[in-house]
Amino acid sequence: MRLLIHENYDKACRWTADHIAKRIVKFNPGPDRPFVLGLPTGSSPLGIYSELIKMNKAGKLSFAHVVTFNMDEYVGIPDDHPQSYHRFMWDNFFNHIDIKRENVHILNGMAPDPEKECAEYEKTIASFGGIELFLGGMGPDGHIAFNEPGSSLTSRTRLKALTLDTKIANSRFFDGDINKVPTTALTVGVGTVMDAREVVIIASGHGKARALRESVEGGINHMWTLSCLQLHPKAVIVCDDAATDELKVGTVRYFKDIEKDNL
Ligand SMILES: N[C@@H]1[C@@H](O)[C@H](O)[C@@H](COP(=O)(O)O)O[C@@H]1O
Repeated sequence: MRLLIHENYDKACRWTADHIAKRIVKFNPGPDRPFVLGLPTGSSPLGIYSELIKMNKAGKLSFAHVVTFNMDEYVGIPDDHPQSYHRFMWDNFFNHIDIKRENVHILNGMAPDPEKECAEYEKTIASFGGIELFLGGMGPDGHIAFNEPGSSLTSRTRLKALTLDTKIANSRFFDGDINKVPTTALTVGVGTVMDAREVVIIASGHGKARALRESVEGGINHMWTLSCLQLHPKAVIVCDDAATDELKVGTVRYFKDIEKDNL
């Protein structure tokens, strides 16, 4: 696993957007060979989305042959709910780039049969030959997508109950009221993320410091599901200085030294 420590959030986002753009351009996608991109919601990817939008508007990057799969969606709130992940993605990213509507995939949190919805999502991903690059964030409890502590590290797309930590963290989008936060979500599994050819995680701020420490310095453990990345052949965590607050000085120096030419 690589750890790229940037001075601040803006630089981390610029590096990540640039990396994604280079991967798409190099892949040279076409109608019969799209680039398959996994995407997250949350505050962390917002700076990356705005950089990618700028590149798209400047004509440097096209999403015409990019197919996307989002990580997760709340259960029980409709697509047009202001806090649904559908709305989040269209408002903050898809409406501003040249992606084709039919190339966007987001789990349906209102599906009458959630199990079927999840199984079909996995089949659709497989029908595109799997995910080339999965971009993700991390929860303060070290979760990836909505794979809360205790999730199987080989899990596939399924229904999950949200933990108190996550409901408290996400209540900021629901008038600060944890009772308004949905209690369950559909989410890709840890195994679904691990199957991607590359995984890129963005982590920013002191609030992620404990999760970063457990994921990077701790052992592989289902209580910190992001630690699964230690087993991935091509995983990178991009973070800012503040997110490293709980890492050992030696760990920070080590990664800063080995990545000094890549920042
Ligand atoms: N399901 C999402 C995760 O995919 C995301 O990584 C996390 C962190 O969000 P933020 O970036 O806002 O801290 O929020 C939610 O729980």
